Amino acid sequence: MVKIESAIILCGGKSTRMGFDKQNIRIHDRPIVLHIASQLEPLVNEIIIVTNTPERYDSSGYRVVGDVLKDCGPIAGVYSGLLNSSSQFSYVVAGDMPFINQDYIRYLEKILKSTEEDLDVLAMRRKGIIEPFHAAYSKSVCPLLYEYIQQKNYRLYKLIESANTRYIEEREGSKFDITDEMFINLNTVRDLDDHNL
Ligand SMILES: Nc1nc2c(ncn2[C@@H]2O[C@H](COP(=O)(O)OP(=O)(O)OP(=O)(O)O)[C@@H](O)[C@H]2O)c(=O)[nH]1
Repeated sequence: MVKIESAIILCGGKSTRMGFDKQNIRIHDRPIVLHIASQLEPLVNEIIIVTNTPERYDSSGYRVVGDVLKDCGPIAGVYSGLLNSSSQFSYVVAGDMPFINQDYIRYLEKILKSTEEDLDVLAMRRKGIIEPFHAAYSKSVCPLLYEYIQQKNYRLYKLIESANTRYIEEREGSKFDITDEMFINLNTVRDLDDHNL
């Protein structure tokens, strides 16, 4: 039976648009990454934080790994997370996306359990746009990720297009109360204000 037993949180970016390191954002009085992790914790056996400032999470109790390939952006974070994951499938989220929808993760797992095919990725496609986060990735996609990074082809959505991907279309997602909230990511101070954070 295929389960999503690991979750990967990426937080190795430059935060240029925010003007300060996004890992310093606090929600409910704790760092944003730990806020995200606490929502994922009831669903998975393992949480992996991919960061280039590991000392920050020394006492978090979570697994902390660095990028094996540096300065390539989120695609390299996904690659490092999957290489280090103990599970076939991992749920991948960005460290600036504070809203986790547990029902959605359970739904992805249901799809995995009922699909005969060997999938590489389960990803939401909204208005034709592929969402690379809040997606489940299999370790089977690692060779393709490596190839993309080596070719300096850093666009995750392109990789998802060429992998064996099961798309969750917007209408399908809406059945499970999946709202736009899940895909909010915090890039600017304005985003923080807009969401009262
Ligand atoms: N591990 C890892 N995560 C990354 C890397 N680049 C971006 N991320 C993460 O991927 C998510 C999306 O990143 P972006 O907001 O597009 O990039 P950013 O560098 O954080 O911010 P900007 O400089 O404003 O573009 C965030 O959670 C980042 O922390 C990287 O090189 N390694």
